[in-house]
Amino acid sequence: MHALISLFAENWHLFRLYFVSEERFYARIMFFVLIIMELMTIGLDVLLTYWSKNFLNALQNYDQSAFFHSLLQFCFLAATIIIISVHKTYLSQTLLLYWRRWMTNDFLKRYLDHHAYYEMSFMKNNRQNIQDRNDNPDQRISSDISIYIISIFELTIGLLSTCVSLVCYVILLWSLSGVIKINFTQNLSCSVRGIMVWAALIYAGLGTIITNLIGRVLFHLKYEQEHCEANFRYGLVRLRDHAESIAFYRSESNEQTSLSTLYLELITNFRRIIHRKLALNWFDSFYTTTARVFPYLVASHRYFSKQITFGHLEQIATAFSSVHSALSFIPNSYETIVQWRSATKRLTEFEYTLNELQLAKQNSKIKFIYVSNEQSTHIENLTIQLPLKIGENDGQILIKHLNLVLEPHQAVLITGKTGSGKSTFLRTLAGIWPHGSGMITFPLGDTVAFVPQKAYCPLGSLRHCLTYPSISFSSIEEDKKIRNILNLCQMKYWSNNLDEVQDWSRVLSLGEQQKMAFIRILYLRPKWLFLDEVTSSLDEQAETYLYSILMQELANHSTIISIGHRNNLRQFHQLELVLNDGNVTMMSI
Ligand SMILES: Nc1ncnc2c1ncn2[C@@H]1O[C@H](COP(=O)(O)OP(=O)(O)OP(=O)(O)O)[C@@H](O)[C@H]1O
Repeated sequence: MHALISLFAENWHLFRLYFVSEERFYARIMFFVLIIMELMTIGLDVLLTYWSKNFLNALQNYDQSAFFHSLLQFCFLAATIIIISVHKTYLSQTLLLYWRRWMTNDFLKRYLDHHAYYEMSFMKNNRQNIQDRNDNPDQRISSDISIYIISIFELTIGLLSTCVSLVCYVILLWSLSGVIKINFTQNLSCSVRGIMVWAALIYAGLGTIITNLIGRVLFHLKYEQEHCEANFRYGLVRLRDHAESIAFYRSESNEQTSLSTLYLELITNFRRIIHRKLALNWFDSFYTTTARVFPYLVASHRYFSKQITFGHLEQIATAFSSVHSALSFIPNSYETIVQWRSATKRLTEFEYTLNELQLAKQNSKIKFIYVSNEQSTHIENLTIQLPLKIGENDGQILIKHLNLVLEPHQAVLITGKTGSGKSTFLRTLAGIWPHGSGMITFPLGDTVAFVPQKAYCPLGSLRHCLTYPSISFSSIEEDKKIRNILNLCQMKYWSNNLDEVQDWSRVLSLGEQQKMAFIRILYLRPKWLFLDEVTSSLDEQAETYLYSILMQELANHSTIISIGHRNNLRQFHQLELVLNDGNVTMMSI
């Protein structure tokens, strides 16, 4: 019971997101109109049962004028039904489209905000505790949102129309059922009103209970299936992304083994679903097939005793089947309910993780302050830790109580042995590492650029890659500027390919990608520049050349903080910051 209440609470939260958003006006109108159309459809269906009764009676009585009159009525009913049904489909698809667009944007925004996507990539995927899962956020955004919206829409409209049609048809069926007298002995008998309604209730009630008993395990299996599918897909994407490394290592058999393991999990779970569905289908086929003759069986006594006409019998059968299908809403929608529950769970977990990360960011003890009329960057009492492991109270310390002032136009080199925390120091200054404490004050309004060791090539043209994250459009001046910088960075041979679209991370060599990072810097000209081993793939000559160009162009404009291992970098910096077992020593070069 508790699980059911929390499922509905979670679902209500997800459902209302769109209907209280900035698009709520159109969303509510569309939803309201769809409900009206659904109600009209039910009303027309009830009218059709009366029409059908009159039509069949006209045939049975060889009454030609009543027959043509019925046909005329049918034309009017059919036209109304067609108009409503076509527009209902169009409107519901439009609503689903807008709903999905809004919800995808909303989740995407929260995923990208506060670097949640980055933090999430480090979070543990605890396989024992399903509640803690936050795997494959991409699938949750691309597929689960769509599944959720379609299934909740179908279920909400379906449930509403079920309730209304149940009331309409129960009234109709009750009035058609008449009174049946059951004789137990010669002296003992009883009259039962609405026998067809009771029969439908018992039939559908039993159907729902048995379907739920057989199918409830499907909820969990469906959730597992989504998880396995996403893991397998991610495994294939990794294979594509790391194709070159895998080819060099000739580790295809390793990859085959790990992909086969993922695929086996997927297949095993799918087999369980198939087996469970087999049992469910057995029962479902039996249940729906017998439902066709069941009303005739119950009402046949009155027909053969000539209490009702053939048209009347047919109307009873139609009303029974409508009451029965309304009461069988759960067994009939079982597949959709399974999808809805699984998608609700996956989206709720995702949202929970996003909120948790946002909260962690807000509660981080590393505070950032941006001050106007300030020239320097102040780092006060900064301690950087590793994230807490399970059972730990304090994370391992990388940097202890650092106080540092970075002056304008200074060039500082950060060194230290591997794993001493150099990159993590830059991550902290970039605001993407929340573990630790202290205060960092930046001058307000200054442009800041952090450049990672592995240059990122976005999808698109070479121009887009070279100017990322700025956006550049082709113009004579702009092209001249980019070509000049290409020339300066010894990449002139790419000058004529600015608008060529390629997967540039595969085309450019690692060294060229690092040169591309320099091109971006010279294009952007940031006031504060943090470089994390940005020349590690270049030979010493190229490294020295690029740093000399950087200093020539930016020494009087920017503060440059570099991480690097090679000695030839020392000549371009005035200060060295050495990280050693949590302590930081500063010396001039
Ligand atoms: N998300 C994380 N969770 C746990 N430990 C981490 C995480 N990121 C980094 N570390 C650990 O923090 C330590 C410092 O890493 P960092 O990348 O800052 O080292 P580095 O000094 O830049 O090393 P290198 O010179 O090899 O680039 C390493 O021991 C690393 O394993």
